[in-house]
Amino acid sequence: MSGRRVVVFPSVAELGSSLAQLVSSRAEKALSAGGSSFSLGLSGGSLVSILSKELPALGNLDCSRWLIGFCDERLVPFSDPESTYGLYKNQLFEKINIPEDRILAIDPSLPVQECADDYAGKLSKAFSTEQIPVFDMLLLGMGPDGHTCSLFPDHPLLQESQKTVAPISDSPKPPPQRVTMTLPTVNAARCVVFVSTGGSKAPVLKQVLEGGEGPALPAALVAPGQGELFWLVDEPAAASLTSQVERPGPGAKL
Ligand SMILES: O=C1O[C@H](COP(=O)(O)O)[C@@H](O)[C@H](O)[C@H]1O
Repeated sequence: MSGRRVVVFPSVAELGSSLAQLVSSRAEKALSAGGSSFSLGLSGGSLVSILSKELPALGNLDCSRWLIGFCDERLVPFSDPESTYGLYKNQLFEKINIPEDRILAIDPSLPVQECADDYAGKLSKAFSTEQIPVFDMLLLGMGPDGHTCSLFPDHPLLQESQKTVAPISDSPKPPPQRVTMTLPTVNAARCVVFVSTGGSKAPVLKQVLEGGEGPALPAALVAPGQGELFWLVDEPAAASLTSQVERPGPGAKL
């Protein structure tokens, strides 16, 4: 890991705008380095509205060579308000020029185990590898219990070391059936960005970033071996932190 950066913003709006610039800059980097695509893994929850507002606001974004995956997904029809793909489709994908065949989504008609295998197969094909797919960038959220993707505290999936994607049928946060990237896949990425906002996240953010009693929470197990790790947080979420953080001035590039 090339060092963790914890960056605190005065507001969600400023955080969102910097996040969009960071995504755009890593896309440019991936594509100008001779790559044929920029692979981006999306999470659900609060990230959906932030990205859906801030990415189109960049104005001149060319997403025609982006490849979109999902860090986790809830096993519900795309028309269900809990479907992460469904939300992005309605709020973001219609506003940017991302070709539909470059969006790797689950097949929600399948039973959960088959759905995970099918999604793992899609990643494998898109990345032309039977090994772990290496995403250029993954965007992650963190729940107030410290979960990230659909990797929950004390769950056996935290020990998964072989599969790239796994099913979960007993998610403590509804809906219970989901499909998730595993820790080896998350930690193989070139750049991982957590986004955490709001005062309800302050205690868990402190525990994840500064340590606490008991086993490490899922979000604390994210440490990309070769990649960058960013934590973009707002002031309320950062309220309990005592470790060193960055507070960039307006418009500063990350
Ligand atoms: O259930 C989920 O929750 C996490 C965290 O969401 P947030 O709203 O607290 O940011 C999210 O990252 C994940 O994709 C989702 O399935």
